[in-house]
Amino acid sequence: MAYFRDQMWSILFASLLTVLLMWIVYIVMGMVHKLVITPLRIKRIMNRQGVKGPSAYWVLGNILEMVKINRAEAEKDMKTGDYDIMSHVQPYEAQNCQAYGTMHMWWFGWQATIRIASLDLIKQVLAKDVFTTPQIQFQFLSELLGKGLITTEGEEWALHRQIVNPAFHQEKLKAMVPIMEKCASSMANEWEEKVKHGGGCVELEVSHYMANVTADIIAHTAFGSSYEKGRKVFEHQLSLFNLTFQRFKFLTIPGYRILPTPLNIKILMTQIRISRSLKEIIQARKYVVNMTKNASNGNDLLGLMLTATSQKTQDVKGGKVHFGMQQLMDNCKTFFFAGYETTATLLTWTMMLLASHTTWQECARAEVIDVCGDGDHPFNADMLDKLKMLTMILNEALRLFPPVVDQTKEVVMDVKLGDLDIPKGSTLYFPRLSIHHDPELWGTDVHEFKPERFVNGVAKATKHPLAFMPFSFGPRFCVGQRFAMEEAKSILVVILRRFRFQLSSNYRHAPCFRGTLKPKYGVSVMLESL
Ligand code: HEM
Repeated sequence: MAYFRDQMWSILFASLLTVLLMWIVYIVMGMVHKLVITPLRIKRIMNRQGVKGPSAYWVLGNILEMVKINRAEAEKDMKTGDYDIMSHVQPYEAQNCQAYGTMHMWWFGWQATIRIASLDLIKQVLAKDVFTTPQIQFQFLSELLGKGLITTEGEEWALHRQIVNPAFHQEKLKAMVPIMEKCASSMANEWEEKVKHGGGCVELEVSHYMANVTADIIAHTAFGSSYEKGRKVFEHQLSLFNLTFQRFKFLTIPGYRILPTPLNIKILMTQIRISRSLKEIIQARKYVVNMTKNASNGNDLLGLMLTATSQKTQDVKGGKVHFGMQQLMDNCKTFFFAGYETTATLLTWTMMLLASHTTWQECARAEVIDVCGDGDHPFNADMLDKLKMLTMILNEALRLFPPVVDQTKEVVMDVKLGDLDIPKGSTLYFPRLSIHHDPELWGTDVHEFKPERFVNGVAKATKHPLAFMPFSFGPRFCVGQRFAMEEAKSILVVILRRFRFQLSSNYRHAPCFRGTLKPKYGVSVMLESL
């Protein structure tokens, strides 16, 4: 009997060992494929077609030199009024363009990155939804957002988009304009107090206020009456962003994420805190709707998503995709991540431009007062639609200082783009900032602030329809584009009607990349009440 039992244990042990060995072989083979075979293949195919780039270290790629060069340039300031910012914000890329041409490649860790500057090729890629988010960026984003609109692909993404789209419909957004106005007015009241105490004129760093007011607006429009709790969630999300950003450069090291380092533990704890708070908000909303037998879940983004889905499941080719509590939470995180800093950055740069070009500021003010009335006169979405000059100014700010400076897509199968063979596993990189600053597309005055170039609409402002794409293009274009423009206009209407401002002599012009395109030292203006 004992012999039989020993035999059983030996067989069990041998089986477990075999499974373990097979698993290790599988992992090792996967790594070899990812870190050796695929990079070598990509390099061979691209070099054969004449696409070259700087030599790179194995696994680390060009990250170290890229960080070094970009960091050294970021230490410097630019001359105020100089909007030719490409070689300051992306010096490594600018240097490679000089050395290897506008189409070249570099290695982000083990990820081969191919710079595509041709708008026709970019159009081909963005028009189809067959390319995915590159793996390293995907890891970073999914830690931050879970599985929301930004971090899903294929049919799962289509279901998310179908559910989220109605919440951003023009009619729904109309109802959000008064909320935007209210948040902006409360910021303006605070400014008014400062001006009063400052004897009629005060120096103000606006980026901090723009961040606060956009966070307030997204918390109100996403969570309605649960706004304060929502605001707390967003604060945690901001710390999570900073923590994951610190870890970003280590993501090329396989397995780094699961090591129990203090940073990794902090990230995990913050993620748990965010999920717990969001779950509470959503459950409280469902409870109130059930108790009051209310037919509507509310007109905020959360309510609109709740209405669009009640644990919606859709059959797809490979099985079922599901939209439930987790997906709702992940999309709330997504709205904050995608909508907060981008819009705050747009507003900060617009304030810098209007403070530097006061004639445009006066013209914009005259239009605002003409269309929306002066002082605290309430305004609505229809009025915002009529603000043609303000739209031109915002477009020019988005062109010169696009908050999202570039975009990447991973190629999931070998494809042909124009005459070029692009191997599976490579990442295509679209240089939005460089396209927005290309003299061949915009003319010799490309680096000047000239809102009048948009006077006949976006299509007539440039030589190619894709030369201006701050919100991207194709099926995955920004779902919050209209929201962002309504929000930016609402805030500017409130400011322009109540204040006049000029650039402070303390302003240091240092655009830099920190997730979005930011002014490194903020934007200081001298502010006075009208
Ligand atoms: C000035 C403000 C904004 C800019 C410049 C901007 C820009 C962009 C860009 C370039 C993309 C495409 C990213 C990619 O595919 O890699 C994008 C996607 C997205 N944006 Fe925005 N955005 C802004 C505001 C907003 C706002 C206010 C929201 C929501 C409240 C939002 C939500 C989203 C979402 C959910 C996506 C992913 C769409 C999808 O994959 O289907 N954005 N945005």
